[in-house]
Amino acid sequence: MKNTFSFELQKTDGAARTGVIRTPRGEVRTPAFMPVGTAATVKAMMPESVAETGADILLGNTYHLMLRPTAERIDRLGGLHRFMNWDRPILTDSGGFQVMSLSGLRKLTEDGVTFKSHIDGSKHVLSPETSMEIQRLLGSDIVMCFDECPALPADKSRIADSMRLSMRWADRSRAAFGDRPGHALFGIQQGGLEEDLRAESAEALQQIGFEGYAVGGLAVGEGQEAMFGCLDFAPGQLPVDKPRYLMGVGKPDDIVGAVKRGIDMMDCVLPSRSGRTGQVFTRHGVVNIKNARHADDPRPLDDTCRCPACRNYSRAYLHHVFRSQEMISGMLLTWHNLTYFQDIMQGMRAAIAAGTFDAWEADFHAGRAAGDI
Ligand SMILES: CCCSCc1cc(N)cc2c(=O)[nH]c(N)nc12
Repeated sequence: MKNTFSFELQKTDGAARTGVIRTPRGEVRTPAFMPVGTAATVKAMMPESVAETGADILLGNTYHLMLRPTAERIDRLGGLHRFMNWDRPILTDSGGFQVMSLSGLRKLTEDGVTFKSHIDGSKHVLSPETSMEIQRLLGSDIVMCFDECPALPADKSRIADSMRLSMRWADRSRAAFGDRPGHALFGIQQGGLEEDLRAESAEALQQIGFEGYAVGGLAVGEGQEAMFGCLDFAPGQLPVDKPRYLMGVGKPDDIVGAVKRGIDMMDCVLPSRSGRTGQVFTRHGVVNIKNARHADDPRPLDDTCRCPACRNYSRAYLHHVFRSQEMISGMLLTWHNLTYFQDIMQGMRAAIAAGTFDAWEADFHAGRAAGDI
């Protein structure tokens, strides 16, 4: 494999598109869903099981790994891929978003963010420069710029100031990233739901130049309608020949709507987190396995699903092990949810390639309306 990073746009169907990201650690078929491996593990999953679901790439978290076990220790042990036994591509977030959502006693200045660890209260600093160094030590293939993501709703002047700070941080991230063949730095568009601010952000990022571009600042409480309204224009403001990554999204219908509007990559904790709380995503909608009505049900969750939970176990069994708080419950339901999310992505990739995305989308929504779950 050449020591290069590239993106090939392949087919389009409306605003939806397929492509492939080529990295020294393998290819990522787009549109792609990226499971979140926050603390060097996709919770309740072995890496080989994550690969079996169809994931080409997973996410790591700068914020969590810098606090524990530290990026320096992971570097000494051979980097994040070796550490977690995942030899395919890894994308790491830059940490600022998690600081604002997880840590206490934080102070944001032009330089960066000082904060106290949510684990032991120790004091830390994150800046464009330190975030790039941490992500370099981790060895991630796709590095995210250090940015600030304002909570919505917020007034336009606050969103504008925050976006312009993130653009200055994007410039510093680019400078600190340096020349790293085979690795990519993605810029993150900000600007809330404001078309003019998002255009300003997109222009600023393109002036700097990145290997990919994320739509940040969404999935922060604005709701699906507002998010789709923003996605009706934001992806189109970004370069057509580079990957477009929508951060932190989402539920299955969010994902379908985002791909329909030109998004190539997404990530969300939902399938894994829900697997641990008994929420099961199926083509007919969500099954809450803890519901008593499943106690005697001999049927699988979904008789068309290829995952071990659906091939080998009844709803009655899954209900039992969830209620009994057995570890196998989180393992099987997470495995199912991740498989279902990957099968949605594969279905969309095939439909876009065939020019039948609209029909696929109609079938997707009809299946969820069918009920009887
Ligand atoms: C591992 C989690 C990755 S996505 C986290 C995330 C989620 C959402 N919703 C928005 C943002 C954002 O604007 N910037 C950054 N860096 N991250 C964001």
